[in-house]
Amino acid sequence: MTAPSEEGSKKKKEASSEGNVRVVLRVRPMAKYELEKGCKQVVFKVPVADPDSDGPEAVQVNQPDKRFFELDAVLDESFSQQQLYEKSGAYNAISEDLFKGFNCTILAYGQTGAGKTFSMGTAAGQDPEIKEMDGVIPRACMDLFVNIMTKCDGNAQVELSYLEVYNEEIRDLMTADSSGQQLRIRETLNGEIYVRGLTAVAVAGPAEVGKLMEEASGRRVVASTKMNATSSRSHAICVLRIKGVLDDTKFQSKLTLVDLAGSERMAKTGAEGSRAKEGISINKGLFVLGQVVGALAEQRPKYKRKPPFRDSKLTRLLQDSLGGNSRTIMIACCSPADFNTEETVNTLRYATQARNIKNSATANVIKTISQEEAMKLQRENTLLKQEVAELQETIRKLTEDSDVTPEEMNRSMDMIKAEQANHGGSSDRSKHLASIPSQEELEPDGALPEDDDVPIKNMDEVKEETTGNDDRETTSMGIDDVFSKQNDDNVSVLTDRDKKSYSDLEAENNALHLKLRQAQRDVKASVRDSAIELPALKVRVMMLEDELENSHALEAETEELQAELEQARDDRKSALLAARQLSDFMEKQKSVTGFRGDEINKDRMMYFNKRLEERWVNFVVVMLASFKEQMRLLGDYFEMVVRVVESPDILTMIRPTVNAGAGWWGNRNREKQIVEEKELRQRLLSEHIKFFNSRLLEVEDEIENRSESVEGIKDALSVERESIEQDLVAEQLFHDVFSKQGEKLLKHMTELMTGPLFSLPMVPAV
Ligand SMILES: Nc1ncnc2c1ncn2[C@@H]1O[C@H](COP(=O)(O)OP(=O)(O)OP(=O)(O)O)[C@@H](O)[C@H]1O
Repeated sequence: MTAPSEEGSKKKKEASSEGNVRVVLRVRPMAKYELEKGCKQVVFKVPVADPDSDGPEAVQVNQPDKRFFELDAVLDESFSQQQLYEKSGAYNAISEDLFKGFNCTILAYGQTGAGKTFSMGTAAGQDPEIKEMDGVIPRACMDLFVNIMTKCDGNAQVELSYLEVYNEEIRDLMTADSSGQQLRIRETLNGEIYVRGLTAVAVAGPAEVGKLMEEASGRRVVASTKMNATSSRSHAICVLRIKGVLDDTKFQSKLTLVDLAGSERMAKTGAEGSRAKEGISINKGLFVLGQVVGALAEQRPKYKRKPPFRDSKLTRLLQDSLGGNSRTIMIACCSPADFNTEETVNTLRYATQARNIKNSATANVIKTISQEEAMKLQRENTLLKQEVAELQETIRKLTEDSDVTPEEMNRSMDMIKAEQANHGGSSDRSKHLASIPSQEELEPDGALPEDDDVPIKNMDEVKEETTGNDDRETTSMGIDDVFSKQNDDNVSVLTDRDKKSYSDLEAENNALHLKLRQAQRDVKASVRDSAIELPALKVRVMMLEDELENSHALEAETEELQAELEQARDDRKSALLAARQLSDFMEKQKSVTGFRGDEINKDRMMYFNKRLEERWVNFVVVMLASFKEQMRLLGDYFEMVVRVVESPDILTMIRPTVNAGAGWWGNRNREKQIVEEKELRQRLLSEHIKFFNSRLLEVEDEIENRSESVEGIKDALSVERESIEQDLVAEQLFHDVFSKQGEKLLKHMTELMTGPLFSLPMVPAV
């Protein structure tokens, strides 16, 4: 094999481009059912300063809060189908990119009834004129053929395939009855996805495409739901493969047009029974598509994950359109009504995420070659053939000489893989070995199964691929025939053998390269297998020997341990016994002496005595207070007696005695005498009262003095009592701590005696 020349790689660089998926939003007018429901419009295009600029543009959704989304272009109902075709980038893709050898994908996404089929269109029919309402597909077909005529002078061939994914099954829409057909998804060595066994029909013009697509669209599963009278129940993928020559350069490209089934909510669409089942599988495909978009759009390296392309047929088929070798346009469709806000916001989230997906499209172009180049190719061809033959011989020898059975080989491989898995398998070599497929992993035809990451095609497939579909009944003229015809002119001076067409030679060389690669892999695998097998077996034997030795040693060790265990059990028993006795003794000591219990009792006695004294003093105080009260009462009483004595009633009482035996004069003297007596008596009484009062004051003073001294005694006693109380609390604390320490000590001693091996708690944890 020859390494690509510097110039070649430069060319290759020029012929590849990295770009993001272009996402445009199409907002359809209000639907009849939305108008009937009295829905409000909540989706509005944000006005742009320059409508001719190439985006980005924004849309605002007014419900529940105002939200803005940025897309490459926003087309509301005022935009026509032609404007959609142009602003989406479809026009450029068809008239420019395809002819430069770039694969292009245009896909419509959105809620059911959002206008995907309307935007994509189905087929132009056989009408040569494009009508106003025609969508992207008929316009693309028309432009494709117009450009073939104008750019390539008709020097290009187109093949049409059309399939639908319905209930996770691929159905060929180009044949009337595709039931029973096993259509499987495959991947070529350069990562291109194709469906094996899918019909591809050579088409010569838009009318032919229109007719075939019309028939094919009629085979699509469509049903009426609450939200769309003609709801597409499947994902439809239409592929147009183009091979042609433009300015001495052969190009080969693929236009993929996808009309996805609408994402739907069962409750809203009223789907039941088989409709509901369809809905589930539609949503599954779209759900995985969402995950793929999410994974591809993730820009934070920490969160990057492998896109789950293989989780649904739809995503597997779109693998090279999303993040692969394709220029991709996504038309996100939505309703303007508040009834569908949730779905619209979902579509917009999806769409804005998809804008982050980076595709790396490579132009599939080859410069047509000169006679000299053809000769060079032929020489390379011969060398390659020799190399392949040699390698095949090596393989034959390796397999014949080897007496290792395939089962043994597989077992050895499994072992190595398991070994690598156990040890992390981080070395390049181990990773490489782990990737070698086992015999069972290979399909009967030798190709890798669908789910394998590195697909290897068998030779038949390669041939089939490189020589086109000539054996298909439906192919009226193989694309490669045209290439052969065209290159005949270039190689006309070569010998008979050399007269082989360029495309044949190229195909043969490609096939040889692949064969060589396959053979090299086989040789490497055989050599590696033989090299791996012996060391693996040796390792296994050594491991078994080690295991045996280890098991003997283990046996002896177990016996020893058993004996030790018995001994330890005995020790534990006696330790437990001792600990229990010690514990009982300590408990007894505690209850008898209470640790410092005597002093505490003495203090307690003192305390109680003092409290008694205190109570007695209190009693005296109360008694004194009572005396005082008595004295006060006495005073009151005495005062009352005085008042009685002084009262005029007393005078009245003594008058009869004064009146007896007295005349007029006598009476006058008697009265005088009474007055004198009265004065005398009053004087005497007041003298007594004075004396009584002074005595009373003396007694009160005395009592007051005594009370004060009793209060003093009382205070002194309570101070003394408080200090005894504090002492008692401290004593108690000390006693508690001491007891706890004692218990801890006891526990520690128990543990020491019973040993750490049997640390059963003997005393409750403190
Ligand atoms: N831009 C538009 N202008 C006028 N009518 C439109 C527009 N978009 C959609 N419609 C109409 O809305 C209805 C639903 O559209 P369409 O069938 O394209 O939806 P869909 O997204 O393909 O739905 P489903 O996923 O259920 O197949 C059709 O009657 C269609 O004619």
